[in-house]
Amino acid sequence: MEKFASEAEALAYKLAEVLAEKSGRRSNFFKENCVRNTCYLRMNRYPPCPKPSEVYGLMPHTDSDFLTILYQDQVGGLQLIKDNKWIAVKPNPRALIINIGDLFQAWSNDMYKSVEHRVMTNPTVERFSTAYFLCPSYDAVIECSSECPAYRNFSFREFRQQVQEDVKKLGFKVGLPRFLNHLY
Ligand SMILES: O=C(O)CCC(=O)C(=O)O
Ligand SMILES: [Fe+2]
Repeated sequence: MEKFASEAEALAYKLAEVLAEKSGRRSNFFKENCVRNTCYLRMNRYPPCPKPSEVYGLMPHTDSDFLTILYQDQVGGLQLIKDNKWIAVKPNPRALIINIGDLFQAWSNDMYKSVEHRVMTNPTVERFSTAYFLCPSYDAVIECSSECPAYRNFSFREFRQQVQEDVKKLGFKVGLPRFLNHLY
């Protein structure tokens, strides 16, 4: 698991740098602003569920980070939204899944999209996945790249607090729309 974490970490930085360069941003931003104590690894276990059409393994959501590196086993169940339809992400033992998170979407001024995804349950088989989340320090400021920024500047701390507050008060994450420029 430690090996997975350190390789996922190195890959996440590399990918973030390449994506930053493609969007015309400074690629060393991640090295300067991401820290080990906010990045994390999540091991997900989805027990078999007798009512798969009624119970999600994981509710539809976007990830609250820069970038996620995900490994899923052979069971399947991960789906993402494309053109308003849920598409299954076919398991491939030789591939990792890379998800853009909310912070990268804001930082790239919507050039990259934090895709909504969910996990369906399986009636008979247990499923496992492991995800590495690349996150900045709580004080890091997420600043839109454009002269016409879609989002106001916000710190990772502020973003997390807003997400937690929304989940507590409303029962769901509002996420990036809270930080849209025209709303404040
Ligand atoms: O289990 C999966 O395939 C997805 C996990 C996930 O989306 C997450 O941990 O945020
Ligand atoms: Fe996720």
